[in-house]
Order: sequence, then C-alpha cells, then structure tokens
Amino acid sequence: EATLPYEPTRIFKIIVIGDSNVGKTCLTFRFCGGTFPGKTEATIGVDFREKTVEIEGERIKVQVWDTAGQERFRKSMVEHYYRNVHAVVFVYDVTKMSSFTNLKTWIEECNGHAVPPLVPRVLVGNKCDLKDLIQVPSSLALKFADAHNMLLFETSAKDPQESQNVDAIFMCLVCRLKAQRSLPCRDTEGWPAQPQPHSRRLDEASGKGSCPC
Ligand SMILES: Nc1nc2c(ncn2[C@@H]2O[C@H](COP(=O)(O)OP(=O)(O)OP(=O)(O)O)[C@@H](O)[C@H]2O)c(=O)[nH]1
Ligand SMILES: [Mg+2]
Repeated sequence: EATLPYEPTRIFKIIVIGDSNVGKTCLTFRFCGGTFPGKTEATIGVDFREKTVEIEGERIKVQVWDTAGQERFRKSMVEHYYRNVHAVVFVYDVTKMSSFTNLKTWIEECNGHAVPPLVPRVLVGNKCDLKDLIQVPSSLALKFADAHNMLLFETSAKDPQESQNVDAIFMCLVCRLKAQRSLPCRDTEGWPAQPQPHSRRLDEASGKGSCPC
C-alpha cells in the first residue's frame, strides 16, 4: 500500500497516571525530549508532550498527556484525561510502597471513566536507579501486573542507560494500537478477543529497537 505524501499523520493519545512524585513528568520528558529534566515542579492539570515516531513506514504522532498526581491539581481535569484516550500508562515509584498500593485507586478511577477494555494499559515501576532504596519487589509488581492483564516495565527516567526501556513503554503501546486499528471491523471487539500477552519484565538486554510485544 503506497503512502501518500500528504497522508495525515495519525495521533494516539496516551495518558500517564499515578501518584505525585513518581516521575511521570520525567518519564514523558525522557521519551519526548530524550533527556532527564534537571528540576521539575508538580504538574498542574496536564502538560502535553508529543513525539512523532515511524513504524513500518507510517508516521504516528504520539500525544503524551503528563497528568498531575496531586488531587488538588487534577480534579478539574480528570474528565479530559480519559476522554477518547487510546492507551494508559500507570506509574509507581519502586522506592515508595504507597505509590504501588495506590495503583488500585488509579485503576478504579480509570475504570470509573468507562475506558473501554480494548484500550491497552501498562504498568511502569520508575526510579530503578535507586537500587539500595527499592521497596517494591519485582515479583510483587509482576503478580499485580499479571492480575490486571498489564505488561510491566521497570525502568528509570534518570539513568541514560535505561532510555531505550523508557522508549519501549510507549513504542509497545503504539505497536499495539497500530495493529489493533489496522484490522478492519475489529475496533469494537479486537483487543479483548486477541490472545492476551503475558506480563513480563523487560531488562536492558531485551526490547532494543523492536516492538517488545
Ligand atoms: N532517582 C530518580 N529520580 C527520579 C526519577 N524520575 C523522577 N525522579 C525525581 O522524582 C521527583 C518527581 O519527579 P516528577 O517527574 O516531577 O514527578 P511527577 O510524577 O510528575 O509528579 P506530579 O507532577 O506531582 O504528579 C523529581 O525530583 C525527579 O527528579 C528516576 O528515574 N530516578
Ligand atoms: Mg508531573
């Protein structure tokens, strides 16, 4: 199928959700800008970042919604976050157990906004560079991810060596969305009807440049 020169670029809206301070802004910055921001302030409402990626000859605009973790900075925006969302990234901090146990609240909020089951979701444990401070064991996170049918990524927005792993989070979702949406007449039943991938952990050795799904 020939690509027309002026074919519009598709846009996928991906929201990043989780407690304040887990590193949502840093992760989205790493993916869209390629660097770790020196200093961040708590996000108010939402910050938009975007990156155009090319997959199998198609240019896709990934619109990342970096949402606020603090209740007071997000309450007026929540409806906007979930409207027409294509994929959801849930983030916790591997050095803070409460950010992991709160995931169930974030998942409930997402479910409460009627996000269709075909909308892919992934789980991200961030700040893995703080090796001596880890509170959330991988085994526990993996169990949780499995129970919720999500892939698990453990990564660091800070460590440059982990940047491919950060990219893999978003590229994995784009690959899934692209596959889902290229199947005609499957949009309403495609995702749940597909075989569900097993949750697994991506380490530095895997997922290089290719679709990790
Ligand atoms: N060591 C380490 N620190 C990180 C990492 N990611 C983020 N941080 C730090 O964690 C703090 C919070 O990061 P943010 O990205 O602003 O957190 P957030 O989730 O966007 O917070 P809200 O906007 O309030 O919801 C900052 O001091 C970051 O420098 C990481 O991978 N490793
Ligand atoms: Mg933020």
